[in-house]
Amino acid sequence: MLNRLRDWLCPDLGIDLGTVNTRIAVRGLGVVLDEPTVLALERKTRRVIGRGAAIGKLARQMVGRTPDSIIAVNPVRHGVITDFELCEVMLRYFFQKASRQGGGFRPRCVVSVPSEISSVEKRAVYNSVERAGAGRIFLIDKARAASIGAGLPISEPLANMVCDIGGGTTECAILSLGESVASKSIRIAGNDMDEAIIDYLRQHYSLRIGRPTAEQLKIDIGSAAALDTELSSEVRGLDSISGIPRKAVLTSEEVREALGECLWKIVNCIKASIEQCDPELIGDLADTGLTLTGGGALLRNLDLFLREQLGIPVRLDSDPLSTVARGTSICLEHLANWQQRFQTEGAGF
Ligand SMILES: Nc1ncnc2c1ncn2[C@@H]1O[C@H](COP(=O)(O)OP(=O)(O)OP(=O)(O)O)[C@@H](O)[C@H]1O
Repeated sequence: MLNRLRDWLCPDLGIDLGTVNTRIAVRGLGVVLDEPTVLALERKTRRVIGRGAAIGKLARQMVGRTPDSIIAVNPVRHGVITDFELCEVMLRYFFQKASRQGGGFRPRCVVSVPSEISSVEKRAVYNSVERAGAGRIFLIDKARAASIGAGLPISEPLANMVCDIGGGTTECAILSLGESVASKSIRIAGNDMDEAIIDYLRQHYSLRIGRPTAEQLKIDIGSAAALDTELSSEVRGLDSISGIPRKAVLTSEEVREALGECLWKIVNCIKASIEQCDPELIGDLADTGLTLTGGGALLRNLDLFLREQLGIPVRLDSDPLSTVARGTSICLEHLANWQQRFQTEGAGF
């Protein structure tokens, strides 16, 4: 009875604390919050503007458009917390939005983290989530959460490979019999693709553009392999020689060239995790293939490109942006059975 009241007043939460976006799932309800991982602050006082409400979507609208007195801060970089205080403020705000929280109860939380972060970095996630209002906290590797969210049969004696390409990290893992048998994580992902487009325009067009414009170009005309009909887009920026605003037309072939280095690093990350694997399991991958998750996996023709480079089937999850959060939510439903597999304070780090 008390447990049911507790569940009603304060449901368990699954959290994907991402570099670009934070998603929260409530046990039994799925993903209920999807907000950018950003806060807008008054520069002098470092107080969140809008009476503490300029967090997430509202703050994101301000990125690159703020006057000097206001700054937009992202408290997570490459999946690692870089500003503990702000991360705690942001999470407390998101918890309140995501659940009704009452009766003095604190929600149990399953939180996804990159696989190759240090124990100090894991503790930072643990402490921030705890101070934001969580009760018991369980950490799970992002790639494992992604494989669960994508519905891969990871408990079977068969290799299943997943690659989550987010904004700040690419996480690749091969799982069999419920355990990770190989994994590799690199701090290259969607944000680095945006930076590569910024560099390309600076070098080839002497044009300076901001991060949001670069991201939009990537989404609008970016691709990893040739398109049936190539695309183009007009881009506005600042001429770095004359110092006045100017337009240029960028093609999808040019964006592909700009993204080349990032894409090869991702291919090498996937190959490195395959190389760690037993040959028997590598054989399975010819059938089970690779499942792509994370926002970066939405790049056009990435599945085609990876299929060509790796020689195995590649499929994109049906809703790659929310796969990890869905995975944490499934973990909540099986918390009693699975909790010894999660990392908890004192046990896993
Ligand atoms: N259609 C698209 N094409 C290419 N990239 C996209 C597309 N949609 C979103 N992205 C990119 O996906 C990234 C965000 O993905 P996601 O929300 O999974 O990352 P995250 O969880 O915040 O990051 P991380 O897991 O690395 O900490 C951004 O870089 C964004 O530009």
